[in-house]
Amino acid sequence: MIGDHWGYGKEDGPSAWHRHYPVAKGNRQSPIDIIPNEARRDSRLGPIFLKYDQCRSLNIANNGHSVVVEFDDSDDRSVVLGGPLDNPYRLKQFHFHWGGKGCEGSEHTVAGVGYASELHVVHWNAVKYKTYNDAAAAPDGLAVLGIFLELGDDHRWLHMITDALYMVKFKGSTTDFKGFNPKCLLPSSLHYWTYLGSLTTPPLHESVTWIVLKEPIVISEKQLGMFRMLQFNGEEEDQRMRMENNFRPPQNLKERIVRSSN
Ligand SMILES: COc1ccc(C)cc1NC(=O)Nc1ccc2c(c1)[B-](O)(O)OC2
Ligand SMILES: [Zn+2]
Repeated sequence: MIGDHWGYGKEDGPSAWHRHYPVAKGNRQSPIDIIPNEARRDSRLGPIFLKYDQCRSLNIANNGHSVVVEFDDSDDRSVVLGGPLDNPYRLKQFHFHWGGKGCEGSEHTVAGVGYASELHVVHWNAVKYKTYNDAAAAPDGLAVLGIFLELGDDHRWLHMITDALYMVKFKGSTTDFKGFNPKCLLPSSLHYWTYLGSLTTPPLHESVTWIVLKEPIVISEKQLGMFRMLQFNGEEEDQRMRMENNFRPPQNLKERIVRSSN
């Protein structure tokens, strides 16, 4: 497919994605509305473990849809394991979705309520698949940690990311970003909901085991506002579009159940 011709606008937004990506109307699409008292407590669901101590962040980039921090995934130095996962999944990248001024911005919602933003920490099954691209297209290829961000005080470590955003204002820009460990973006509890879903952006592959943490982290309106100085457009484009509301609304649960950790 030539370039990314999808976005979050009226013409190219989530309601139009099915034209180029028919799987948008599939049976395991994400995000979803999570209804806590309909989630099934499953005693077989153990805790998740995040082994990030040896992680090596590489760069931070604006891909025209979000701001992404990439990691060295050439070995199993940083993985997520346990919980619903049969194998360790290798840390690949994390990125955010957020709203406009004051309005919602998360992708998953909880009993119909959205958060201001949502962080996605993406991992892939390097035990079963040779490359990320293969894994991203396989039903058990990806494991994504979803973390809600709610508004309140400044997040003490988020400044390490917001301080770098001016370097990646435009689509296609990237800059070195070494020594960042996503462990500092985790809430105190790793209790989670889990279900089988998809990428929430095209190509919308139905390849994600979602692990959505119940406890949000807290960031300030000021910090969130810095994400909105990013732009969807490249530096050379004359149409300036502020990067905000880059979230897909909840999709039909269809025949799926959501399980809850203990
Ligand atoms: C053009 O993009 C691609 C081309 C080829 C392949 C194999 C994959 C991608 N995209 C991809 O992995 N996106 C992607 C990966 C993980 C997540 C999301 C998007 B999200 O739902 O936002 O959160 C979790
Ligand atoms: Zn995402």
